[in-house]
Amino acid sequence: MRATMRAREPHPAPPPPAARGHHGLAASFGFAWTGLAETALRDRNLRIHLALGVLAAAFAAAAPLSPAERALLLVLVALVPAAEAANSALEAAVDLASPGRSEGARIAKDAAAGAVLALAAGSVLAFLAILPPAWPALWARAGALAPAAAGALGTAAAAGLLPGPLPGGRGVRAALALGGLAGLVPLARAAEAQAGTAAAALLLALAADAARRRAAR
Ligand SMILES: Nc1ncnc2c1ncn2[C@@H]1O[C@H](COP(=O)(O)OP(=O)(O)OP(=O)(O)O)[C@@H](O)[C@H]1O
Repeated sequence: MRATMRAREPHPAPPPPAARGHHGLAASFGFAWTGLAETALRDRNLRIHLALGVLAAAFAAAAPLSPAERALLLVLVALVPAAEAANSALEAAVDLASPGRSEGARIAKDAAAGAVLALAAGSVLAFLAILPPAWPALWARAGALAPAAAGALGTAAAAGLLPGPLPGGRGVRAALALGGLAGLVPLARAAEAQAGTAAAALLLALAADAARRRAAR
């Protein structure tokens, strides 16, 4: 593979020095946020993770869990999109280094996809380990938690659909974003830990920003 890569076109020259390295922390944060939002635009898998992440964050917010269980769920809610973004970065780097089809490109891409799969599978197992002990208390409060559950479903649908190709233009996206935002209200009211609500809100904000970027294209 090395011999193949040496024979290919060199990478494009980096931007001139004035455009690099002369920005503050806020700008660096902006570049990172842009990377996540643009990945959500391109990558259907990340959009699925955004929707599932909202549901997991809502569970972490409203279910009777220990602080350690909530923390584990919220870390996983962040880690899965992080792994998907890293996978997307690796795919882009491989396509840049090896534009045609090659066995090396396949191995690299499949290994990175496998890393995301392993993390997603571990997240599901962690959820399955945490759910049964919490279930009786959740079931006992089913009536009180129903609005939060409905709100979380609406927010999850908005987070998953907003960055993707949608029929209907800006009006549909705005309605979906407002519906997703409204879904956070009953969740915040029912939440035992607002960190979970904040995580759901962040995922929705990322999806809404991705939708804004798609509309501006
Ligand atoms: N440049 C390439 N050379 C050889 N095989 C490749 C190359 N790019 C992708 N593949 C392989 O083709 C298959 C499909 O890859 P592709 O990226 O289209 O879909 P995917 O793995 O489902 O990812 P995604 O859902 O992110 O698009 C995978 O086995 C992948 O490793």
